Amino acid sequence: MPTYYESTRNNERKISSKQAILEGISKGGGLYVRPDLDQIQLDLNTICRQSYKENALYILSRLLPDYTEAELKECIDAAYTDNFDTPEITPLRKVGDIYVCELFHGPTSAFKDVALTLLPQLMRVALRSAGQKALILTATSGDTGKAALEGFRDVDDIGIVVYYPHQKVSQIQYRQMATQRGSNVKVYAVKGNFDDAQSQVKRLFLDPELNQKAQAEKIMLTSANSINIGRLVPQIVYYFESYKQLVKQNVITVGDPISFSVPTGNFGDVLAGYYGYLMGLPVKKFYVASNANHVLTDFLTTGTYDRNRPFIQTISPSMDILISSNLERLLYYMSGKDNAFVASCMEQLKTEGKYTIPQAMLERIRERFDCGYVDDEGTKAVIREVYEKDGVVLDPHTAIGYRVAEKADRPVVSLATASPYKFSVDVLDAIGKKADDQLQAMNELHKVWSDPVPKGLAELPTLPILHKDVIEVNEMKQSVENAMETLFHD
Ligand SMILES: N[C@@H](CCOP(=O)(O)O)C(=O)O
Repeated sequence: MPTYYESTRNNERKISSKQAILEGISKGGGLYVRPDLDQIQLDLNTICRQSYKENALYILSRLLPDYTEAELKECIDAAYTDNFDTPEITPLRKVGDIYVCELFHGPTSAFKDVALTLLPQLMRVALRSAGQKALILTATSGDTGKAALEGFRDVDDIGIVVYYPHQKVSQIQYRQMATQRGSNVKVYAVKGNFDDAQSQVKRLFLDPELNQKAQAEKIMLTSANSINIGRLVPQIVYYFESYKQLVKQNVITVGDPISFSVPTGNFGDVLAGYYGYLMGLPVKKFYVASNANHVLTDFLTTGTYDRNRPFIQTISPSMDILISSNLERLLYYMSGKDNAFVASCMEQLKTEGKYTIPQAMLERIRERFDCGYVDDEGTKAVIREVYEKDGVVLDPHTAIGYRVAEKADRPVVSLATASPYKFSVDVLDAIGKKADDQLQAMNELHKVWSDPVPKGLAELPTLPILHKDVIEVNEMKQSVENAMETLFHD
């Protein structure tokens, strides 16, 4: 078996990319990484000549080399031929002097679609080789859940269970998940916040009893969160695509550095950009943009990651996160692939809720990463300003990235992670208009914003609620057992 991936916390076991995607997380709790990432160098001239799908193939074939070219082509075609409402997949829009990369043109109107239209295909092909079934457990703070449900819906031999924090997602995000159709899907509201759900899902992956039951049924328990390397790899593509589009628009010439501002909670999106940088993308700085839960801003400023603080519910709920899972992968690369160091930080995070990295490592990180955060009032102010000045409507997450991008050298690309229609009430409020009901608010917003309401959102008011279960964190294990029994049988 080819061996490309190891755990961030232990380098004794090396596995193929198909196996890493099927497992999602390592048995010791670490995340899968490629130690030789910086030795894979991509040719920018080739990137700038190729289409989105060709670039996806170029990048995926280097990072997932045990997939054949034919397998990858089949996966990429299935993901990107009909699912996006623009041939560019992730177009750039100039707003003021900042280039906004729109990542919300997929089926569920969030950036997660870029990876979650492709991961189910990659998983299907890997399962075919392994002769197994898979049960996907996904924790969501709002966007990942719907994108994963839509991507994995009715895929043969795969079941999916999604856990979202009860009453802590936007009304539209809730409705997107609660109305989900499909014979292999299950959705639960969990009493707690996203971190409670994500931590419990991680524990369940390591639960011996659950794994024994799963093995007996030839089911692999795996993840559609960005802890799964199969989620991150497709996201690298749009960083190169943004670069290509800036070259095409004569904003830069090949080789010039650019910066990116990325609104993030789980650190997956910005890490995908950093992977691109390690593979040869000229990036001056990544700006890590946070909301009032600014655990990442504090870490990047002080070197101490400390989740011991109040969890704040904001108008950018997808970023309401205090445990940023993918930071673990950055620590792995920034520590010189020191598995023991990463394992010790993660142990301290588990037991004390915090850890501190050495000053020298912080300085290395700060050479490539800057940061900033914006609270709810500040977020609304950006939405209002950009609307009044440029006539463009941003969603709250994108607005946070935009504000942080303002401090970057130009050219800077700011990632637009969701359609403003997903957060219509707060967006309308920001631009001085009122609507109490999110569904009605979409139509109100369309009166002032020319971009059409995405089809998947427009139909929400007419769809029946199919998933009503609200459970405690300690009932999640039982829900997985139920899913193993019900989702794979007629
Ligand atoms: N922001 C996410 C939280 C899960 O993060 P992911 O990186 O694992 O997708 C969401 O919207 O659910």
